[in-house]
Parts: sequence; C-alpha cells; structure tokens
Amino acid sequence: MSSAAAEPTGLTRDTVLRAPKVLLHDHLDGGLRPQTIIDLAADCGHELPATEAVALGTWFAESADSGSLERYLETFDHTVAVMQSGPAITRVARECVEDLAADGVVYAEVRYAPEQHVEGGLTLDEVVAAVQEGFDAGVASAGGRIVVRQLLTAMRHQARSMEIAELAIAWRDRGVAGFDIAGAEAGYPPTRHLDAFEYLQRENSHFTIHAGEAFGLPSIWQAIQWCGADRLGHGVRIIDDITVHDDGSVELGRLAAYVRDQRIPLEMCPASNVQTGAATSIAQHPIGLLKKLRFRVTVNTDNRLMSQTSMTAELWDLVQAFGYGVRDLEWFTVNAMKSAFLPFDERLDLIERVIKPAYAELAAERSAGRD
Ligand SMILES: O=c1[nH]cnc2c1ncn2[C@@H]1O[C@H](CO)[C@@H](O)[C@H]1O
Ligand SMILES: [Zn+2]
Repeated sequence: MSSAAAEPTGLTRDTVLRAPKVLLHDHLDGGLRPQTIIDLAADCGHELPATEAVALGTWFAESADSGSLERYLETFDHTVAVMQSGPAITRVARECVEDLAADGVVYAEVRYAPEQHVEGGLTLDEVVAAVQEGFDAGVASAGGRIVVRQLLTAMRHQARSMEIAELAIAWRDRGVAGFDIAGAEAGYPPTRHLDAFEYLQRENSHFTIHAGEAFGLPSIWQAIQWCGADRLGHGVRIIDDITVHDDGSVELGRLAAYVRDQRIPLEMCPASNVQTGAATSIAQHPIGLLKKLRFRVTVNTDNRLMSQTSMTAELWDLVQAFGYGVRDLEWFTVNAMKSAFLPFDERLDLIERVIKPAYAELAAERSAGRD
C-alpha cells in the first residue's frame, strides 16, 4: 500500500511507518516469515499445508480467520513444530527483531511458551538461551535501533506455570522482563495458576494475563483481583462493563472503573480480535470508545503471521477507522512505553530521548505541510 490515501487528519501510511512504535503483545511463534517456516520444515521433516511462501502466508491468515479462538490457535501447530531446535529458534528470534525494527518498533516485549519448544530435546533453559541469542543478533543487525525483552508464557491448559515463572525469575537480568499465560480462555481460568502469580509477586516481578478476549468479565476480574495482573492481554470484553446511554452519557461498572482508575494497561490487538470474533470489525472495535474514555490503551500485533499485520498496519487501520492523527499515535506509544516491564529509568529514557523528539519532528513536518 502506498502513502497516497488522504485521511481526515492528512496522516499518511509512510508517516505511521516512520513514527517510533512500542509493542507489548507479540507472540514469537505467531510472527514467523512464511519462507522461514518452509526452510525450517524442510530441515526437520515437518509437513506443511502449503509449500510456497505466499500460499503458506495466505493459508495461515485464512485458517486463523475463523471467528473462534480455539481454531485460530490450531494454526500454531505448524509454527511450533518447526521451532524445536536451538538454531531454528535463534533464527526465528533474530528475524523477529529485524522485522520489528524495519517496522519502526523501538521497544518490544515478545512472548512465547518455552514448554512448547522441548519436543526436540532442548531444556527450558536452552530454549530461553536460544531466543536470547537470536534477539541479541537481531538487535545488533538493526544497529541498536530497537530494545527487545522476552516475556515467558505458560499455557493455561497445562500445569507448568510454576516452572515457567521460576524460569522467568532465573532469567530476569538476562533479557526476560516478565511472564504471561495464554491459550484457550474458556474453561481455563487464570486462578488455576495462582501459585505462579503469587510466587512472581513475592519476587517483585511483573506479569500480564490474556483475559477478556474469548471470555468475558469474570476472566478479567480474576486476572486482576485474584491473580494481581499488571496488565491485561486484550481485555476487550471490559466493554461489557460500560454502558453508553441514549443521551451519550457513559456509565462504568465497578470493574471497568477499577481498570481505568488504576491505569491498568490494555494490550489491545485489533486485527487478531476481528479474526477470533472478539470484535466485529476494526471500526466497531471497543478501542475507539476506550481511548475516548482515557483507559490506558495500547496497540499491538498479537500474531503478525496469522493476522498478516504489523504495528504500522494496526495503527494505519485505526487512523483510517477513527481519524487519528500524530498526537494520537504518540499517545498510544507513550502509553505503551509507560506500561512496559522495563525499569522506570529505562522507560523514561526511551520516552524522552527517542519517542518524544521523533513525534515532535513528525508534528512539525506536518504543520510545515511537507507530509
Ligand atoms: O490471542 C491469543 N490468545 C490466546 N493465546 C494465544 C493468542 N495468540 C497466541 N496464543 C498462544 O500463545 C502461545 C505462545 O505464544 C501460542 O503457541 C498460542 O497457542
Ligand atoms: Zn496474544
């Protein structure tokens, strides 16, 4: 797509591409390049549903476009299958960072479930080391223009969350910034993993929980009030606790009010939500109302492969749907940076030294009519 389209704010896709972006919710095993999957599948003898890169990319996008989270998640069988050796994992991690840097991402937290990568004989520790090696190589090849951290995910239908939480603590000063749980939401409440969350709290660590995506308010309530989540993965269903009256006035239920009052970050992933049926379209996505109501909203990609998306694409979709301008993009970006699981001084440094000056320049360019 070119930057030709004229939008209400006059913002172009090229400006969105050049703007610094911050990504808090991106799955390593949901962002492989199709050609890489083909190469790695040939190496390990895994059979794929398509053997040509464009066709395979289309297969992922179409299969994920199912209206159901469970069916969406089935597509990960193929990406996880080819990520079972150290070199394969390192390659995927390096390319991930290169792709994010090329998309203008300056800070990213990338998550994956180590327990899903031990079928080829790697230990959990070796999996984390292989990812870190790839991240370091990616950062170096991007000339240090991006800072990346790992989030370790435990699968909510499994019973390894305590082990994974301990792994996150063991790696906390070597590239791992926090913990998450993911997988099918209905039937697997976050309270199943309470011991892991309590352990992380005792360790003064950070975690986010996928909640309020395929299941509603009880899941969000448990994630925050039972488990103590610092952030919510998706959290779109918080909209069910908000009433917009005919006269336009808005009423927040107690949970929605708590989330807003406490500035709990919402890791929103619009394209993914449309695919899994958590939202009917980008234009209808609750992000529009939640931003207006000043929730701590962030914009994320979730799975770049399955959603054929990028940070630029997500933000560009929102620009087109809601008429956002440079200042709105800056607001999302600063929100995300403030919500990162990075030490406060490092967050502040990225905001003051990288994000704000770049947005000031983009705003100046635009008022000078050069965009
Ligand atoms: O949107 C999502 N909701 C819940 N689980 C997800 C989503 N996207 C990916 N995963 C799950 O997280 C695992 C580790 O990265 C993936 O293998 C996938 O099963
Ligand atoms: Zn996710």
